[in-house]
Amino acid sequence: MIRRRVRRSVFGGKDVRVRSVRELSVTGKRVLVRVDFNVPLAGGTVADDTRIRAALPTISYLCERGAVVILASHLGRPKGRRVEELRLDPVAATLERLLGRPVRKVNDCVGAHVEAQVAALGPGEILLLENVRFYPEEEANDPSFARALARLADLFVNDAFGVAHRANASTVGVAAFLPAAAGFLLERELAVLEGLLGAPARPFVVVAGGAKVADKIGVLSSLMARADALLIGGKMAAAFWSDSAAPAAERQAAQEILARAAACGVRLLTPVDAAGVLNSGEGRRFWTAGSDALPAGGEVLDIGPETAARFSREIGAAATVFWNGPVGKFEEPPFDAGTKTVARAVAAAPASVVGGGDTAAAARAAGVAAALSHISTGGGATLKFLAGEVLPAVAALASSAGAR
Ligand SMILES: Nc1ncnc2c1ncn2[C@@H]1O[C@H](COP(=O)(O)OP(=O)(O)O)[C@@H](O)[C@H]1O
Ligand SMILES: O=C(OP(=O)(O)O)[C@H](O)COP(=O)(O)O
Ligand SMILES: [Mg+2]
Repeated sequence: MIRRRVRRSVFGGKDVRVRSVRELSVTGKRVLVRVDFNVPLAGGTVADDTRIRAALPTISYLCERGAVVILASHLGRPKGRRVEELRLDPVAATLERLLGRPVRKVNDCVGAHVEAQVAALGPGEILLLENVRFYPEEEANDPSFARALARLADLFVNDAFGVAHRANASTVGVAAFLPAAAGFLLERELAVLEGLLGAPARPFVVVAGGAKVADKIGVLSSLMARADALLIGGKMAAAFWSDSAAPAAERQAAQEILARAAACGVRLLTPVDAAGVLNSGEGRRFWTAGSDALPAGGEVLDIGPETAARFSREIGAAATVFWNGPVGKFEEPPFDAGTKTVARAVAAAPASVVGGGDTAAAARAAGVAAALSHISTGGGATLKFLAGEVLPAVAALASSAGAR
């Protein structure tokens, strides 16, 4: 059997052989597809459908070939509990509209009730399982939960690039129990990211922001071996301030980054000013201040105008840019100002890659999506890939029973 070979040499990983969904005989088979439908929500509806659209080619392909399609995804971080606002019903509605096919939804992921629902499906029909992170066993990568998921299907297809850096039951565990393959999105992400960022034209500038600081700050240190400049905004920036209230581990990671930047000659830009809001008895007061003179009790919600101008200039000199993480709370104007400025500068670069569920949404909201070289569905996943780490979900496909 011919297997697709995803060369990882440029990124420091080993060659990884990953079978493609194209190589599976899917007609009449039950196929469990892990997708990343972790989309931004607003008022109970899907605020940005980039990740759902990105999974459509694999889903349509399987339906057209007469597979029974069972979709699994997480949404947010419910930490093993049932959280009403994080049910996948709004996602099912959006998927149904985009696909133009009915999508059934169950309120669980495993068990006799779900198995009965699957048994009732005909070829080309689609069932969306509930948020897999309602089960603590998902993030614990519990083998019994992975086996229970595997019982629903004959084959496993992973198309969830955005969560490929997590070794969970539905991304890694299940691949031990079923013949497994990569979906079109996962394949395309790996190929396009390697093509654009494998040997980037220089200067190569990385912009990092967002809210998942603990997850991402450690990766930046190893990523610096590849970048000429690193620009830090968003919640990430707080770890770099001298009187920072950030957790000790994040402040230590920031110190490592500072030391490594000096040692490798990487230009490191952290915010020189910030914007935010102060709530007092007299109401809300918007403020902008130098980062050495932040108002007491004021929450930082954006980079300031001077920082935005400096970031723009640095990005303007880049031949390649990778951006993950909005530099402010862009969902709440006026704190979208810094992110909009960064988005416009990134879009003007000769090669521009933007990654992350929220950064993709921010790029669309700024109206620059069409000018970007690539919008990746992965934020944390792309950072890890760029830092040279083998993504556990990709490794699991390579070593799955069916791939040998
Ligand atoms: N200074 C800030 N204060 C509060 N939230 C912030 C700030 N900067 C960025 N954010 C938030 O970060 C979130 C995105 O973070 P993250 O998930 O790490 O990015 P991505 O999904 O692009 O990988 C956004 O919802 C944005 O509001
Ligand atoms: O949204 C995601 O990542 P991202 O915020 O880095 O783009 C993925 O769905 C992974 O989610 P997680 O970081 O809660 O594991
Ligand atoms: Mg996110």
